[in-house]
Amino acid sequence: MSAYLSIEGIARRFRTPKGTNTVFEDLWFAMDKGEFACVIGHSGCGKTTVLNILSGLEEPDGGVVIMDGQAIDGPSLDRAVIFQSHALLPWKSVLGNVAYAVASRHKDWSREKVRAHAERFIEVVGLKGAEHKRPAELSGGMKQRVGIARALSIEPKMLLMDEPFSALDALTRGTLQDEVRRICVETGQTVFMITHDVDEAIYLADRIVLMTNGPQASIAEIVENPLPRDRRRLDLHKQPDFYALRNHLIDFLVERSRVLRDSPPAGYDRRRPPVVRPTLATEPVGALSPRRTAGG
Ligand SMILES: Nc1ncnc2c1ncn2[C@@H]1O[C@H](COP(=O)(O)OP(=O)(O)OP(=O)(O)O)[C@@H](O)[C@H]1O
Repeated sequence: MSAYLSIEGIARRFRTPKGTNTVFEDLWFAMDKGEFACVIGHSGCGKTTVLNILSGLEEPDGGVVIMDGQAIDGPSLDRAVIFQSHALLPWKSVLGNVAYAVASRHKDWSREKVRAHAERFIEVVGLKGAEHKRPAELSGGMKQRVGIARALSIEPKMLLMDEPFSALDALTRGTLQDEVRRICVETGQTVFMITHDVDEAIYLADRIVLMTNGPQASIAEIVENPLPRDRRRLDLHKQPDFYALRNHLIDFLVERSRVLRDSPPAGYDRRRPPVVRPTLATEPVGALSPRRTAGG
């Protein structure tokens, strides 16, 4: 069976006054339908550039991305993007913002049908009762909920998220992580998400893509999440494999992300980066700092 999303040898180069900045080249990665993938890597390695190429906002300088059998050649409502800051239309209400997206997706729907559909997704993200508020009247967390409702309401083939929770306070972030995970599991949503937060990746992702430092970044490893699918955020640390996975990711960020770009392991194949599944049985559980993130 072919992959639902297939990143095939993409490259991105920027001309700078000092010459060419090759962010990455010959990058390969594939995803199944319904899968949740998180990308982790240090600042500047090219995570957002990959996401922009998946969204169709940027074109690769080489290679191609195939989504559900079709090459991506520009933005499409098949792929919804949620950014750190939520570009809402300030003059429209919560309902207006979501309904605008729904109406763009379903141009043949009646006003009533668009409204009912938008209201359903506003309820899903816990904003029932706030339909008529405008963005200026909402907290950061509520605005992000509107962005999530808007993205989900168009029922995209792929949800692309660029650090969607990083600007939120810890409590709101946790609640929204719970909701996004619940919705994605229930609906079988395919998700590609960038995060700097190791614990967020462990909670949300089925697989975690580790990118080496840039320039000329590559995918060092693909890490399979060994935790059970019905995991709960507040109990994660009680899972037997939690610290093995966490330490593996932190060890990558602290040490191996630097080394692996220049000295890939023997037999490294860009098309098939090593796949690892850290568990208690495979990883020594060390005592690294419990809250280190990719940013520092
Ligand atoms: N439009 C552009 N023109 C020139 N260089 C760019 C442009 N966009 C990105 N870059 C460069 O590409 C590299 C990768 O940037 P990108 O934003 O994808 O990294 P990132 O991994 O998402 O970083 P962060 O975690 O800080 O968001 C950086 O060196 C950046 O300076």
